[in-house]
Amino acid sequence: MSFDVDVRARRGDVGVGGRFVAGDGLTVLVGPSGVGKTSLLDMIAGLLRPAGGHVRVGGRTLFDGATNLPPEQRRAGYVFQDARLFPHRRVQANLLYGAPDASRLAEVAETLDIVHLLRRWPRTLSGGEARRVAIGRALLSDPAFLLLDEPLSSLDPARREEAMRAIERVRDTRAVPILMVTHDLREAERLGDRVIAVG
Ligand SMILES: Nc1ncnc2c1ncn2[C@@H]1O[C@H](COP(=O)(O)OP(=O)(O)OP(=O)(O)O)[C@@H](O)[C@H]1O
Repeated sequence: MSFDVDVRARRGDVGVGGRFVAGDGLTVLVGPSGVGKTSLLDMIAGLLRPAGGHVRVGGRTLFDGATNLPPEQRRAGYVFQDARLFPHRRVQANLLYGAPDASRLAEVAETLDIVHLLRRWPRTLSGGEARRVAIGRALLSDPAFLLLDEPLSSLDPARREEAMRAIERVRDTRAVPILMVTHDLREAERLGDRVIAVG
């Protein structure tokens, strides 16, 4: 099983959490705004501590009553809702940040169609380009799994299509399990090997 998750936590006055198991490939979590999808990803990545439950990915326990691995040991490739690129590094340096093997740069840049952007500064990128660079950076960090938080939101239709194709290529060419959050059902059905409702 790629993901075996059962977690809960409090955020302010609301309880958040979720319980699901999912196999290989791309799993989509759908649910309305504010239901706790980002919080769920944060608990899987180790950024938010659950009050209880467990997180197992690829058979490895990341969190349970006895274990609470720090984020760097979980090896999540987390692409946040905003791309969060380093503004003072060019695209290539962003991609190689935390990459153990720089020789994969060309291949990953090709997959995501960002070869022509390598010398650019993040502030000159469109929203869709920045998302693709953020996905590339996550892939190059040699992740055990990918977490994509609404990677297509606020993109215009053309950029959205480019980003969807890039995600499809990653899904179809990499062995890493992917967990992606969206609230767009059409997107979910096109990209997901399975769709799980949260909340
Ligand atoms: N730091 C925080 N302190 C208090 N409440 C928070 C905090 N972060 C999130 N929340 C609340 O927790 C709930 C879940 O937030 P979360 O961002 O996980 O939802 P979401 O499903 O990802 O939403 P969206 O689709 O709008 O991004 C919301 O009600 C939110 O207001």
